[in-house]
Amino acid sequence: MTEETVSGDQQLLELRNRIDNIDAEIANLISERASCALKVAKVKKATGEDALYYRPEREAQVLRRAMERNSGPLTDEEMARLFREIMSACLALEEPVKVAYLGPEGTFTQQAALKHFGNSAKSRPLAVIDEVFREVEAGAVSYGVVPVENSTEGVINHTLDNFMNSNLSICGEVELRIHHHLMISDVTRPESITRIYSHAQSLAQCRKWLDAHYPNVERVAVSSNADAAKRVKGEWNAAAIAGDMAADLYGLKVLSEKIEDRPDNSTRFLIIGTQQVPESGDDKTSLMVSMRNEPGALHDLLEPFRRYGVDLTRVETRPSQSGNWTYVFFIDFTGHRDTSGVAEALKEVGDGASDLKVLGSYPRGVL
Ligand SMILES: C=C(O[C@@H]1C=C(C(=O)O)C=C[C@H]1O)C(=O)O
Repeated sequence: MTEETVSGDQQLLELRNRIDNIDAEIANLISERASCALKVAKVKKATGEDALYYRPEREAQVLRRAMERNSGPLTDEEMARLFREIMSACLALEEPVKVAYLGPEGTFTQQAALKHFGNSAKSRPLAVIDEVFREVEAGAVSYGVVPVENSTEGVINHTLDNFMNSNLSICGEVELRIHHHLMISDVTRPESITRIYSHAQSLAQCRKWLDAHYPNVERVAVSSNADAAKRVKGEWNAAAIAGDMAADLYGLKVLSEKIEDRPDNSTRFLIIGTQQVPESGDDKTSLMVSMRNEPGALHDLLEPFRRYGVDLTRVETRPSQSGNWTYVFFIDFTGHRDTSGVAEALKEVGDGASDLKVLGSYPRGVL
């Protein structure tokens, strides 16, 4: 053994000893944190009625703080992800949060649910967006996760339309970078692919890539990417477009990676529930407004936002369900409904509209 390897081994030993000691300290601190979370649960219970264990505004603040105080070498996102899991486990001690998401297992919505609530949440896949709304309304789960807009393909109409007949609020948002892969099963012959399955949104997000690489292959839209992945099992002439989770779940092989047309392709998901979330310090608000159908009405309606300096981040129009050629506007802006300025603007907009419903004020997505 050379002198160098001896000192290398010695160094490794010392470093590993240090890591062992640090781990013991971290474990003690995590246990102490968990005990505090349990005490918080007791205090919440003592305050009575409908004790809300999960507090989106508090969790957002904890994650933001984890990022702010981070000085490396881990990235801010990695540090926040670790705290995300610690909080998820602490919250599960109070009561595991029950979440429904647009399934089946392996969808991007499941990934979004995990990203938002962590791995200690109890999550349940449901087949359609309407069902996610219904299960939360019925109280079978506390929260639901549904997609609302994609940066390449735009709004998910079905989610917006559900708010027209629902009393649920938006309690949070989460954004996910969406990477699509072309995947095959072990019986697929790559040179014989004649059919590609995926959700219509994903086919659209990979349109140019498909035109360039598989111009003559049939594109079959199915109910989810996970469903596409499932179908490919056992089909020698088919491939699927889906994400990592679906590839893992169904044991498929990735033939081409990251085939989305836009590298910044991302989807925004909403957390729906029955809770009104207090201010977190960096919040957004979503509204649903209908108004009389007259020239200039939208301009007049939005005017108070400009006057109070409220920054609109999105305006979507959907046909109203109450009559032909009447519309409902979905508006998002920066700020909380209780913040001064916002509260006044909302009052004035409400006075000018035929109907206004605040769908929720919620922390801006942290991760
Ligand atoms: C501990 C609390 O309850 C839950 C757990 C949290 C945590 O572990 O930090 C934060 C917010 C709540 O979702 C709390 O409200 O402070």
